[in-house]
Amino acid sequence: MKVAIYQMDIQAGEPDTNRGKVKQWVKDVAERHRPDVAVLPEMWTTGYALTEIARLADEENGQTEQMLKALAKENVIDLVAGSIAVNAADGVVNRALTITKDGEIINEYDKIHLVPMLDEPRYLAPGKEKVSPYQLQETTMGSFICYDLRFPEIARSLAVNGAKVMYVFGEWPEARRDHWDALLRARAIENQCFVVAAGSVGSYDGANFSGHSTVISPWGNVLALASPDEEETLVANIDLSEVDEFREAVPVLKNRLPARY
Ligand SMILES: O=C(O)CCC(=O)C(=O)O
Repeated sequence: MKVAIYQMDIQAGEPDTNRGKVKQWVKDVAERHRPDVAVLPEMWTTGYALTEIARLADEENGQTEQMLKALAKENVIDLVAGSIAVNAADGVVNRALTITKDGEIINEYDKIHLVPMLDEPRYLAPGKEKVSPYQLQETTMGSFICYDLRFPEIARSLAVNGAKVMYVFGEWPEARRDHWDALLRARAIENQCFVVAAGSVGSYDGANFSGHSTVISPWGNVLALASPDEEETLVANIDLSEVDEFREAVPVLKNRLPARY
C-alpha cells in the first residue's frame, strides 16, 4: 500500500486558502505518485485560530466535506483527510474524516482529549464517541488526533480491535518535537502496527510547528521522515504483511493480561 502525506503549512484563519491548497495537492499527488491513500494533518482548514473558531468552522456536511468527497472520487484516491473544525450540536469539534475513493465517509472521530496548554477546552467541545477502527484498503485501520497520542489507551484499543495501520494528525509544537517522534515510535512498536503521522509546519501566535511527518513500521523502523520546517509531500510504501509476521513472532497482543493490570 502506498501512502502520501501532505505536511502542510496551514494558513491560520484562512479556510478558503487552505481548501485551495489541499485541492491542488490532492490533484498533484494523485498524478505524480498515484498513492492508494492520501493523508492530511490536524485542523487544516482553520489552523489554531481558536478565538474565531466558531465563525471559521464548517457546518455539518459542509463545504469542506463536499469538496473532499468530490476530490476522492475525481482522483480515485482514499482520503484519510486529517481533521477539520465542525460546528456540531454541543459546540465546535475537531473532527477527523476518512473518505473512500467512492466519495463515502466511512469514519468520523471527534478529538476526545482537548489540550489545556492551548486553551482548547474553552473553544472546542470534546468528542463523545469512543474511537473505533474502520476498513480501508481491505485492512483494519484507525485514526486519532495530536494530543491523543499521549494517551496510549487509544492506540491500544484500536490495535486490540484489529487495527494494523494508525493515522495520527498533528499541529504539534516544535518545542516538544522529541515527544512526537518518541511517542509515535512507541505506539508503532507496542501495538505492532504501522503509524502514519501527518504533521504541519509554519507558525501561529509565536509558536512553530514541528514538521516530522513520518511513516513507522511495526518494528519501529522509520520508513520516511519529513523535514522539521518545510512544506512537503512524504511518500512511503507499506508492506501490510509485516504486521501479522511481527505479531506472530512476538505475540504481545495475545500475551496481554488486562485483568491483572
Ligand atoms: O501534546 C502536545 O504536546 C501537543 C498537543 C497538540 O498540540 C494538539 O493536540 O493540538
